[in-house]
Amino acid sequence: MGWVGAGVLVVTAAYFLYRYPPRSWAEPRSSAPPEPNPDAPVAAATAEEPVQRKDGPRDSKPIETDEEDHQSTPKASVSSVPLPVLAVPTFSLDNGEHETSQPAKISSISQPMNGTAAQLSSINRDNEAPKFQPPPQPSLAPPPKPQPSSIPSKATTTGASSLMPPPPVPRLRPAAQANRLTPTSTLQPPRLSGNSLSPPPSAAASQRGLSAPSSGSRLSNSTLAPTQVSLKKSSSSRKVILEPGFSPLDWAALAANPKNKLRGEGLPPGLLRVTPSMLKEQHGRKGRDAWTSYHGKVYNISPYAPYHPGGRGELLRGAGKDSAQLFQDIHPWVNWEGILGECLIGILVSEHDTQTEDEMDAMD
Ligand code: HEM
Repeated sequence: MGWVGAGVLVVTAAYFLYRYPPRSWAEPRSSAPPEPNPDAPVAAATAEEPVQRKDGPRDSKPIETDEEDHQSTPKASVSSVPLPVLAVPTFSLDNGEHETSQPAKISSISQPMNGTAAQLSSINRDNEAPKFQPPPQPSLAPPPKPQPSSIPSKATTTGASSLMPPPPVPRLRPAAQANRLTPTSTLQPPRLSGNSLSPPPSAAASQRGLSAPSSGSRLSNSTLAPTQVSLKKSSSSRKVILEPGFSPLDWAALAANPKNKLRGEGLPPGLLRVTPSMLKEQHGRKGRDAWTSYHGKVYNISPYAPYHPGGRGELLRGAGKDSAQLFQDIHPWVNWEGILGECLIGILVSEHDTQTEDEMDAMD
């Protein structure tokens, strides 16, 4: 902060030196030091008309007198301007109004003569502005916006005398911008807060809002969502590590060879008519094969047990009964028939249904 203050002082001194050339020092200005900013434009104006200064009163407000000398009627309104002008820069937030209001005033006032007056008033504003917020002015003002303010200022400069335009125009822009920027800079914290506020509601909030209810927790949604997914994956993956030689490819190779008799030993070559009681007896324990039914067909799942990615125990949950529901709940995408086609034993029939070889052949 100390450096900032020092910088402010240096900038202010440079500004005064620029506005008050040594020759102007010869002219007595006792009241200038306390309020150099309002006088500064006057000094610029006096560069053109030093004589009038000598003639006019040399008090703290020579500007108005000079303006009156130059311009006929509307100048009175200009002289009245400084009061609101002074009031405005004190409140940095009103700068936007200044910009809008300035061109309006200029347009309302007669262009050529009052152009200088308006310019002077704007200069006063500008000069006052650095008082309030000098540090941001030199650094921020020049680069960002010369154009937007240039339109009204240009009109004023064209109307102004020759010497006036060059110095004030650059001053005007930076100053007006300084007023703008300083409020913006002062507003930036709120703006940042606004940014911080805006993203949540606008972009992120929509997705988070959707994900949050789904997740149903208060924690940060972004972190929660992946965590849940990972947990779901870990919990849902119930695959087992198969023994070597029992991969799906090994099973495919085994099933491709009909000599392996995957249906089981001691079964007739044709399809059997399997009743629910018969199916129930094939539970996979006590040396019996595990049979299961699926969509009206009965399969021997014992040969597939060591190849089942979900493990033997999971597969045998369907032993001795219908597995359609279990299968559908866990992995409906699996091609049952493609894997267990060679394990087909027969068809599931009711208990009282009599089976004959002819009927079975007819079904084939
Ligand atoms: C009937 C009761 C069955 C149960 C309870 C069962 C259970 C399971 C389970 C828990 C998994 C692991 C799923 C995963 O980690 O993603 C699995 C995977 C698998 N099961 Fe079964 N299963 C059964 C029947 C079958 C049958 C009859 C077949 C063959 C026709 C079969 C073929 C598979 C295959 C190929 C996978 C791997 C799926 C994949 O990698 O996406 N399962 N099973």
